[in-house]
Amino acid sequence: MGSIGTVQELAGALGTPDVPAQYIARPHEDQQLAEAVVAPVPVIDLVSLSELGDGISDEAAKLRSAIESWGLFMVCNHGVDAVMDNMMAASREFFRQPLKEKQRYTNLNGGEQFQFEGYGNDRVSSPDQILDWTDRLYLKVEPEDERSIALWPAHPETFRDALHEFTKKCGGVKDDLLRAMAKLLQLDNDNYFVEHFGEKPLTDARCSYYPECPRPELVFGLKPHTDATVVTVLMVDDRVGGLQVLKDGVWWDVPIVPHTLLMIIGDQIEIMSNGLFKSPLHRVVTNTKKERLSVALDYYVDPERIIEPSAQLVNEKRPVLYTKVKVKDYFARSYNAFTQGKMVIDTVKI
Ligand SMILES: O=C(O)CCC(=O)C(=O)O
Ligand SMILES: [Fe+2]
Repeated sequence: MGSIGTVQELAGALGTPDVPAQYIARPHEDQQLAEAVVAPVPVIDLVSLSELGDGISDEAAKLRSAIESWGLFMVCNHGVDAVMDNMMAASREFFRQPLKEKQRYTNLNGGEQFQFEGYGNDRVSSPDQILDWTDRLYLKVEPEDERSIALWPAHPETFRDALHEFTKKCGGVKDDLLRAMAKLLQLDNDNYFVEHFGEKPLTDARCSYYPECPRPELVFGLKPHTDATVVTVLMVDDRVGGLQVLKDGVWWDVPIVPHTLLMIIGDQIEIMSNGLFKSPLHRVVTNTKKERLSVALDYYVDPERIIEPSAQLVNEKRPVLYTKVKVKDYFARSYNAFTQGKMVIDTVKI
């Protein structure tokens, strides 16, 4: 199966309030697609969090409670503000261009062969796959020497620098948070997670564009999933909501707090923490009125490495809960699972 065109085109062409059947979530997956309550997700102050002190600071306690209850949290005082604005503006400008301009960066090699990197949609591998109401620009940003610069938009002119700077700054934020998280688990080495990324960690950037949708009650911007990352750093649209997180069987709206970064716990840290940190199920809902954008940085351990629960987090009371897995294999499995609406983390649970 090949591509069926961008969602942006589709949204522009629709005169009647109808969407193609492939975008309609099946009724049993259609849990509470309507109104949700705003989740009281805490905002963590990165400067207070990183202050050295004995024991667990108030900010660290807040972080622990955020991770335990929501699996995601917002971060302020991160020093990324100007860079965030530039990145969001460049991304908005990219999607605003005519389709022909964007297609220069297509993820269909030679017009048909699907590749992860570039502009487009998910691979369609089966006729009953439910599609998401989103177009995406997906780029590998690290290792830096493996960037496919030809796929990095040349317009707007600010795009490449903005993405480079955004990656650099967010990388530091991610490391600070991972150190605080290692402390929370009382690991011997605060750099445990940072060091476990290995020699050639993989970082992807995903700029997502969700057009207005005439049938939000039937169509997801992005299907429910957990991230296969160690962690994901996400910049959401500061004008339009849509991200939701599942807690206690209920979908909650993730609030918008301008100039915060959202950090989502991923499957890889769930495995390494032996389940003490859990990756939350989240999804994006659509709306009839406004387009929405987000920019995500996905942080993965070096694909050639094997991850497993830290020996320090395994004991008689808490046996090992996940099998060892090569990151590359997990990555491949997770893509298949996502398109089929399944949970890849279940394949490594003991
Ligand atoms: O667009 C968003 O707010 C979230 C996107 C997301 O969850 C993802 O890309 O994994
Ligand atoms: Fe996600």
